[in-house]
Amino acid sequence: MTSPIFVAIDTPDLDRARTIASSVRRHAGGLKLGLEFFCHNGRAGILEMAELGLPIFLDLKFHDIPNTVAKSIQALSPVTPAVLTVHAAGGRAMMEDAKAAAPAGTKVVGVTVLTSLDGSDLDSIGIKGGSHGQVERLAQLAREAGLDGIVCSGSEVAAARAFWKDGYFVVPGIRPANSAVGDQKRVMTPREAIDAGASILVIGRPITGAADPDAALRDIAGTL
Ligand SMILES: O=C(O)c1cc(=O)[nH]c(=O)n1[C@@H]1O[C@H](COP(=O)(O)O)[C@@H](O)[C@H]1O
Repeated sequence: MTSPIFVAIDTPDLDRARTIASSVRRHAGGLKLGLEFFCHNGRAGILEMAELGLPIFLDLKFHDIPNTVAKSIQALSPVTPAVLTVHAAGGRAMMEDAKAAAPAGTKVVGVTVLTSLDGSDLDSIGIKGGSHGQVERLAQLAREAGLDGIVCSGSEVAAARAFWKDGYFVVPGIRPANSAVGDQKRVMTPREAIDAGASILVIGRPITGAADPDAALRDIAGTL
């Protein structure tokens, strides 16, 4: 069975990214490459990482006016990621145009509420009542806009899954028991997130920060 774990390779260093990816390639479901990697290595770096043969989740979290987002997605060509992120708070038209601009086989998912934010952070930007209501609202909007799914924390997946049965639910903020939380605030263990209905788990530092990333990945996979 293909692993649901995408390893977040957050580094600007192409050699280091390649070393980590080579270590985990036999047991990871895919590689997640984000802004830190992309800002330094661009499309060429993504294409090089894709040569390892694992699905690429390109996490650039687009959030701009619809025209700019659509043109930016087109400008990624010839990169054809398996998964691509936009911020659902960019609104319905932006998400519709993002989906239309993405390559046919690419899943476009909407980031709802970052897992680094808790209720008081949301309060400070004018979102009252915690993450649950906001995630549900943005999940509904992402679905109506024709996206494939959302990114949310493990604690909101079950509620979103209840009204979006075939949604593709990406869950970061994953922390095995006893591992450092760092800047994440809404965290869950891998097992809990899968049980709650996650389609894939995005896991970075608990794997990439280990002396043996593949062993850390296999330990986590063993809990699923
Ligand atoms: O879109 C994401 O992947 C994402 C959304 C979110 O709400 N929270 C979140 O942590 N992420 C990403 O997931 C990864 C988590 O990394 P670790 O905290 O090291 O496991 C990072 O690459 C983040 O950019």
